[in-house]
Amino acid sequence: METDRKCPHRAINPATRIRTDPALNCSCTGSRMVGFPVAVVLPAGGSGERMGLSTPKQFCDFLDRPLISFTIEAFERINWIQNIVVVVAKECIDLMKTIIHKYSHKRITLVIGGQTRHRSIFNGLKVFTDSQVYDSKLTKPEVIIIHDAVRPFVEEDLLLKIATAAKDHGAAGATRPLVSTVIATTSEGCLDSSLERAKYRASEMPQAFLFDTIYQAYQQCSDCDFEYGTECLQLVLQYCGSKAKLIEGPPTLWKVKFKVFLTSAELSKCSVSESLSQKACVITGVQQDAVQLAHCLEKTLLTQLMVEVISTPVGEEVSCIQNISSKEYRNIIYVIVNDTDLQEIKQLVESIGNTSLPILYPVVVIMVHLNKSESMPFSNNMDELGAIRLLAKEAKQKNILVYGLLVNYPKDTEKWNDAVANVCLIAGTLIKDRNAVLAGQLFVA
Ligand SMILES: Nc1ccn([C@@H]2O[C@H](COP(=O)(O)OP(=O)(O)OP(=O)(O)O)[C@@H](O)[C@H]2O)c(=O)n1
Ligand SMILES: O=C(CO)[C@H](O)[C@H](O)COP(=O)(O)O
Repeated sequence: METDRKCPHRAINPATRIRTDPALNCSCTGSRMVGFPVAVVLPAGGSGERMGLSTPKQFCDFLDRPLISFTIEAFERINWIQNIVVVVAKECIDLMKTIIHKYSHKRITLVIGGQTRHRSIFNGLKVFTDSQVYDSKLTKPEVIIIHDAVRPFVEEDLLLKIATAAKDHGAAGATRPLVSTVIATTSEGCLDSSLERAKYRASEMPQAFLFDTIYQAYQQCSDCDFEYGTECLQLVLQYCGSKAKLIEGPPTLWKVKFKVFLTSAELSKCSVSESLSQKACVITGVQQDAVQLAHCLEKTLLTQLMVEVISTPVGEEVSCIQNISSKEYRNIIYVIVNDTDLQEIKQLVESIGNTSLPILYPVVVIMVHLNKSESMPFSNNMDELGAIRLLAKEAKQKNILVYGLLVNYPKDTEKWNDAVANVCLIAGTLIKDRNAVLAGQLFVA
């Protein structure tokens, strides 16, 4: 694992190229320094009236996980964000604690929300300043990011731009172009004027502020601001004279407001699934036929996704699991020859279940069985088919989807190539679809 030369006790996250040096009280991105401490407040204390559901939208399921867990994950991935303050209504504290525990979220401080969004955000900020109200006061950051808990698709690049702009300008926020024409009406319900659309933008989140600036703004806020205000950038302009820098964000920044947005969020799972399906590893023992099939699969699958073959001699399974876990492989093709004993695959599933891999997203394990014997395996013993089902059922509880894929060894090359192509087609589809209903099924290539 690569380490940071200036900060050798910390590894560089290969995905984000970011390292944090708490001793210097600064955060670094690749070779760039983010020379100031940053934290985030996620207001999640609303009831989601516009959704019309009994469950507040931030706790609604999306991809089998509460929406808020995705938003938290987006910040958790970023090493330079030191604390994640989540503000929730008093009656939801236990639910939130369960979510944090279930999905192993880290660096979270829970704070009780207020009657309005602004009151909740202010409560979240106070955890950095008020040791009387909170048991443990967090170290005050120089820049604080505020992001709605119901906007799960926020990327690190944008957060970095917004945080840096806030440091320079006192405040910064993401915008999007207006999607509709906006008109002003007269009191008689007639057209008064039409907005010149190019001049206006939709204000979105994330936003970031110099901590002291937004804190002072909230201290001066009127009851009317607290009750009806919807714009933090306006507060710092009005009370501190800070003109926020505006940065156009991607279309994925949208917030869940109405039920239909959850459907759109569900649609976005295509893009989540897509990123989960981008790489796979093929595990074999050292048996020649298995290794050969693995390399054929690698060659064919490489046209669709990144593939690595890992040939594991008996006794080296532990390092194999470490390899899978450190490279975050959530698609595993396990090749066996002739053997219908499920012991090894059981062990593999158990070891994966002990890693953090399946906590946030399902892991797909495809057992490819290369049959070189004359008879069909499993044919004399239906119990073995039942054993695959049972194994898959247990694995599903750990968020691991196990499938069986049988390939009979043909005598001639042409048929062999067809069989390999079929294995790749079926494996590729299972990886892409991540269909939990099909877990435990035995496919024949
Ligand atoms: N008292 C409140 C109200 C809102 N929020 C949070 O602020 C974010 C954005 O607000 P909004 O979309 O208005 O959420 P709700 O108030 O829950 O929705 P609605 O306006 O439909 O009631 C949400 O993550 C919401 O949970 C909050 O922390 N405390
Ligand atoms: O994006 C925002 C601008 O600060 C906030 O989410 C604000 O709460 C928007 O409210 P609404 O959902 O009514 O547009």
